[in-house]
Amino acid sequence: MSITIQNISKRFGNFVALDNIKLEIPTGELVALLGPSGCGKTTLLRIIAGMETADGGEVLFSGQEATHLHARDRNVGFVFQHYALFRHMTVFENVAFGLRVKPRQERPAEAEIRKRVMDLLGLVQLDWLADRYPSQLSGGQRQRIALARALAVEPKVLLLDEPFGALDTKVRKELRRWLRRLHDEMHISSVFVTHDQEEALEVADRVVVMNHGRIEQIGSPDEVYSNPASPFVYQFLGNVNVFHSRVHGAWAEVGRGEPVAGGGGEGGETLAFVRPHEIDIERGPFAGGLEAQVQDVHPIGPVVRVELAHASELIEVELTRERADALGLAKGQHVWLKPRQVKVFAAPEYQLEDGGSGI
Ligand SMILES: Nc1ncnc2c1ncn2[C@@H]1O[C@H](COP(=O)(O)OP(=O)(O)OP(=O)(O)O)[C@@H](O)[C@H]1O
Repeated sequence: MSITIQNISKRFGNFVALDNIKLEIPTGELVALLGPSGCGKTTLLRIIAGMETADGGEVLFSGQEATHLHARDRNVGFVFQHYALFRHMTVFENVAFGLRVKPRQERPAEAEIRKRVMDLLGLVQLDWLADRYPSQLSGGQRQRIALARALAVEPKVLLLDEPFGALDTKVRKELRRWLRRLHDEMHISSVFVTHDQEEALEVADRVVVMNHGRIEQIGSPDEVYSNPASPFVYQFLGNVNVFHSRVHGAWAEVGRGEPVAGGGGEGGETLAFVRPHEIDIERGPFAGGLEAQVQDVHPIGPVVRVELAHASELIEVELTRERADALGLAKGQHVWLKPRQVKVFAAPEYQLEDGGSGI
């Protein structure tokens, strides 16, 4: 089932939580709503689910107006961050719940309920836990049961609100892959809310980046990461160095000289955005190189993060271990930097919140 969001707006008192949101989610797509806390992700998800009413705009399912449909008539499965399992029911009964509360004419026979629940528990690979109670499960197991429960009523749309937020990194990663597989097997449309950019980039077909109740950018994970539409998206999706043309004249020129996408008013002050892994370091000076002093060198797994200072501002560079070893960097050394890729925005478009380097 496709989902169409047309000009959805929502206020809480004077506060604008959603400002004219437009979004088209084709059938079978897995979409991530990504953004900082309070940007309106959950409110949008709740409006799609029918758990919140919009002040204006429409929600359509497969082209059919659904704005005024009750949540239970929308054929939507919902999973929250905090496993909302019924504590007094076994795993089996939790998953069966949605089927048992159906009106009598729609309710499957007991044998059918049993089969469907056991099939779902098999799908989430937890059929051996059918007789346990939620308190006897790990966090990751509870979340998989919550998913099985949401899927039991065969929803056409699956909505997930930070489903893995409360779990540790390793379990989160496992569940992400598993969610992706499950989504593909069930042929449903899924929307999941996260503020974790890595999670969104890894799992989703498309990422919707939100900020202050608006959509900043919609695109594939690669599009939003490699070609951010705004300084906000640049900063939200990973670390980035921000260079002011005022302070870093040489580099702003390098930036303007590169085939960059995006603005940067001629003659005006600009901000050049460069990701840490898109900067080369040389030990000796070269044309266009920016001189900087090594402040710290941190090996982190396969990469080495180097902190450098230039004109009292911090620059972060990420090198492969091989490159860092070849350079033999040490604190206090003077080196020269060159960006491989720069994106320039006109400074008035964007005020840095901390006035610093953006890292
Ligand atoms: N029922 C409500 N009454 C008043 N304000 C609300 C209500 N629900 C949400 N808000 C406000 O609307 C804004 C958006 O909330 P929402 O929960 O959609 O954000 P979010 O992006 O999901 O944030 P988080 O990642 O922290 O969950 C927030 O500033 C929140 O305080």
